[in-house]
Amino acid sequence: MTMILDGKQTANSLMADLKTEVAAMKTRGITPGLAVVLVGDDPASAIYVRNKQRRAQELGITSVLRRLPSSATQAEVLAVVEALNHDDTIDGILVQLPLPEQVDPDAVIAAIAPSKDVDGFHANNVGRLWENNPGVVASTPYGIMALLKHYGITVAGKRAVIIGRSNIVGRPMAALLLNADATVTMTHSKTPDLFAVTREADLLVVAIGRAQFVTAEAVKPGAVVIDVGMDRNAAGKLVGDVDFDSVAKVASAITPVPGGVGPMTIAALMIQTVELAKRHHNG
Ligand SMILES: Nc1nc(=O)c2c([nH]1)NC[C@@H]1CN(c3ccc(C(=O)N[C@@H](CCC(=O)O)C(=O)O)cc3)C=[N+]21
Repeated sequence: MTMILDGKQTANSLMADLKTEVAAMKTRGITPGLAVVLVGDDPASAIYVRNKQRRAQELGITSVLRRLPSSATQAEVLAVVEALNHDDTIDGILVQLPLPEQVDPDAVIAAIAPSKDVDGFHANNVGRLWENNPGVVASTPYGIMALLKHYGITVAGKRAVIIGRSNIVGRPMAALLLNADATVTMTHSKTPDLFAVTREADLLVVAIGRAQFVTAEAVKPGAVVIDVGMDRNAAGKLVGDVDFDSVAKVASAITPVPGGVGPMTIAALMIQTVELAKRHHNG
C-alpha cells in the first residue's frame, strides 16, 4: 500500500503544538513577530502571503504586511527591510519572491539581518547550513524534513536524488539530507539520461517546475517521492511536478499536490519564526 504523506494534516498537528508554545511565551511577555514584504501584485504571491498571515493569526504570532507597488525601486525595498531590521517587535523578515525585475533579489536578501532571515536565504545562513551548523533553514526543505520525520521515514544511509538546483529548494534540500547522512545526488536540466539517475533513488525530491514531469518510469519501486511542484495543467488545475496517479502505483510513499509540501512550508515558517523570537529573547 502506498502511503500518502498528508502535509495538511501534519502541518495542523505541528501547529497545535506550536500554538501551545506561543501561548506559554506570551505569559512571559514575548509575542513572536513576522514581517512579510510583498512587492507588486503577482496573484500567486498574494495567495501564499494570505495563507501565511492566516496561519500566523491562528497561532497568536503578530504578522505585519508591508506592501509596495510593482513600480517600487530597489532603494525603496531596501529601506523597508532596513526599518524592519531595527524594529524590536519583528523577529522574522520574509521578502516574498519573485520581485519585479528592477529589484535585485540578491541585494535585498543580503540586506536582511541574518538573525531575522526567517527564509534562511542570507549567505550567512546558507553557509551555516552547509557546514552542518544550521541557523534558519529555507522553509520548504525544512518542512519536507519535518514531514518525513512525522511519518517515521529515516534518511540516513538512503540514496537521495534531487531534481532541481534552486537556492530556495534544491540546494538547501541537498544540504539537509547530507547533514542527515543520506547519500545525495543533485540533478537538473542539463543531466543526461535523467531518469536513469532518478531510478537509483530511495528518496526522490522533485522541484523543477514542470507539470507532471516525473512519471512511473523515473521511479524505483518502493521509493519515497516528494513533490515540490506547484504547476497548472492544460485544464488549469493545480498539479505537481510528479504524475501522481502513475507514480503512486510504484512508490511506497508520495506527497499530494495540493496538501503536501505547501502546507509544510508554511508550518516551517511559523516554527522558525517562534525559534527566532526565543533566540531574540534568550529563551
Ligand atoms: N521569500 C519567499 N519564501 C517562500 O517560502 C516562498 C516565496 N518567497 N515565494 C513563493 C514560494 C512558494 N511558497 C508556497 C507556500 C505555500 C504553499 C501552499 O500553501 N500550497 C497549498 C495550496 C495553495 C493553492 O491552493 O494555491 C498546498 O500545496 O496545499 C505553496 C507555495 C512559498 N514560497
